[in-house]
Amino acid sequence: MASFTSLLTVTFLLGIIPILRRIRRIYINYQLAKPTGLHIIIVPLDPYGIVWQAGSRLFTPILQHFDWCRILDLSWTWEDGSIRHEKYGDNFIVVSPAMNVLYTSDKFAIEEVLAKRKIFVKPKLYETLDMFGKNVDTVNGEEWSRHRKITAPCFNERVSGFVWNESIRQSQAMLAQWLSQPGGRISKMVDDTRIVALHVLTAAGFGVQHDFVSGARVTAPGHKLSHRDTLMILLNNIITTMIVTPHESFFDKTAMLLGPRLKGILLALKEFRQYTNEAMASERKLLSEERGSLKHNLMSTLIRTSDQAKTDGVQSAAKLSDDEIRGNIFIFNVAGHDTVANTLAYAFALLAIHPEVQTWVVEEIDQVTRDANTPEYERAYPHLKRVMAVMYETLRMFGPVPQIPRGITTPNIPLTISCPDSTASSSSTTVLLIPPNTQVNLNIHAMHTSPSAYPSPKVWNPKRWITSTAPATQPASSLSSILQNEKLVHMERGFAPWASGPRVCPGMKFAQVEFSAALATVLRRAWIAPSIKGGGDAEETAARKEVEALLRDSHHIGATISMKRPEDLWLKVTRR
Ligand code: HEM
Repeated sequence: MASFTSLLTVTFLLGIIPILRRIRRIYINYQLAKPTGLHIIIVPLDPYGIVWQAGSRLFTPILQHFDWCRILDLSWTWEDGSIRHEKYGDNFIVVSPAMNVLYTSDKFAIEEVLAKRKIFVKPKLYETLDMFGKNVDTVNGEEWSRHRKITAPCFNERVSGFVWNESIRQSQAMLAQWLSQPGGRISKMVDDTRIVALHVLTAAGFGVQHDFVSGARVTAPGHKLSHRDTLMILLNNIITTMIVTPHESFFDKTAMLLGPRLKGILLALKEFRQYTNEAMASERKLLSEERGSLKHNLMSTLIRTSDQAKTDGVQSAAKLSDDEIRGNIFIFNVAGHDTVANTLAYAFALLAIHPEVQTWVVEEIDQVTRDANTPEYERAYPHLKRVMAVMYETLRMFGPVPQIPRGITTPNIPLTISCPDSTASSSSTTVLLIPPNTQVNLNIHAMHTSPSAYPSPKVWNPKRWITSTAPATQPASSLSSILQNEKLVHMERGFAPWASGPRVCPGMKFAQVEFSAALATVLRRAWIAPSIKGGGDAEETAARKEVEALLRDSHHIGATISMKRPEDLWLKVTRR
């Protein structure tokens, strides 16, 4: 009996130790990556408070209590509330026992790191996202070139058209539900944008269309969960899923000891594999019957491109294995879900508390969509420039990917960084040799809120993204000519919510089309105002303050920036 107990103990320890190691590694990486906590001390101020505490009284005590973390060359300056390093501007090196971390929000350094994908590589942490197979997001070098080449055609114009139509369909249903609430008061806006994003992904990703309200709950024959619920469980629990997956068989064996959440994740892992296998089989059947060309979703394009390469006898460099196809389909879902959903949710809330911006953007939406019941992608989308300005400005301040980590392939790589007072015209730079075992963290959020690049960076002002091409001497006379002369500002550097360089987000257009369709669909028919629980008409000022506070109370947990208390966000939606 005693030996049986020791055997059990040893087996348990053998299973648990790697899991604990993994949890520790993820925790350390999370600590190093998040913009709140210890490392915020090196991040310039955030206008809406995501890293606001960087400048607070917390700064000194935190530094003193973490003696395992040494900050090199401490000489800070304060500038409009932001912390800057006298010598290196926005660049700092933090040394910890786990690894060195170089943080930078310098736009030149960020551009250089993102341009040199072979030197600055995705760190190992990304491999935890290989749960269904390697994919374009997690691999490096030649392997990445192969994945990128095969996945790129997934994001073609036909898919964009499909994303547009499905986003309109979903948003119309979402709006109908909002308008049917008593007094138009809604408190589940954030959940609803997540449903829209998920349904657009399942439709554009797999060709599986769901109804906003009911279709989601349909469980396919032979399954225990609906396709939507399967994805919802995995995406809502992405960090736990990343920890559990490598030890799936161990957890399967100990399933009776697990709580409902872990059991749900294990089931969802199996269901996702089964759903993806079925979708792949059905797609291949259609292809063999030569009916595949009728479909234009990510899955069909991926299979077609990959299988075509196999039948053409192209060298192995141009093919993906079935595991890799599954891995890529999964990563599209991870990368394309909360990113778009949160951007939309922040935009709706920001528009509610900025009625003047809402009026400005509605002017354009009304003009562009006035002749069509359901606006067509090709005719409407390119003209929604103010809508895109709302997206850019929301991403600038609440971009879902506030930091991009990179590893280095060899020590002493030179990185050119600009000095604090340098501008695009004066190139005062320093070359930093990156020490071994250093992770480079590109602080995109800090770059987006730098006062040198963005005047009044704390102000949410979509109008900063629009210029007019009309000659100053001949001001436009009508709204339609004003709109025609408007163009989106293009920033060469200093704005990278989708990253930049060769690994720029391939889903950028997908996200832009979805965002534009959803925002235009809602604002075409409705007006959004801030609200508070319980309502009442004297609510406007209090409600605005409440919504502002909720937006400020955002955090970077899980995959993206999100509101800490989304359930407390109340809006009032009325038909216009
Ligand atoms: C507002 C929405 C989005 C934002 C802000 C965003 C942002 C980003 C960023 C910053 C990266 C680079 C990450 C890194 O290099 O570490 C990235 C990569 C990626 N994104 Fe997006 N993304 C969005 C939407 C989407 C959508 C809708 C999809 C797909 C349907 C998608 C798929 C991907 C993939 C596959 C990669 C990896 C590309 C590679 O490494 O070659 N993203 N995204």
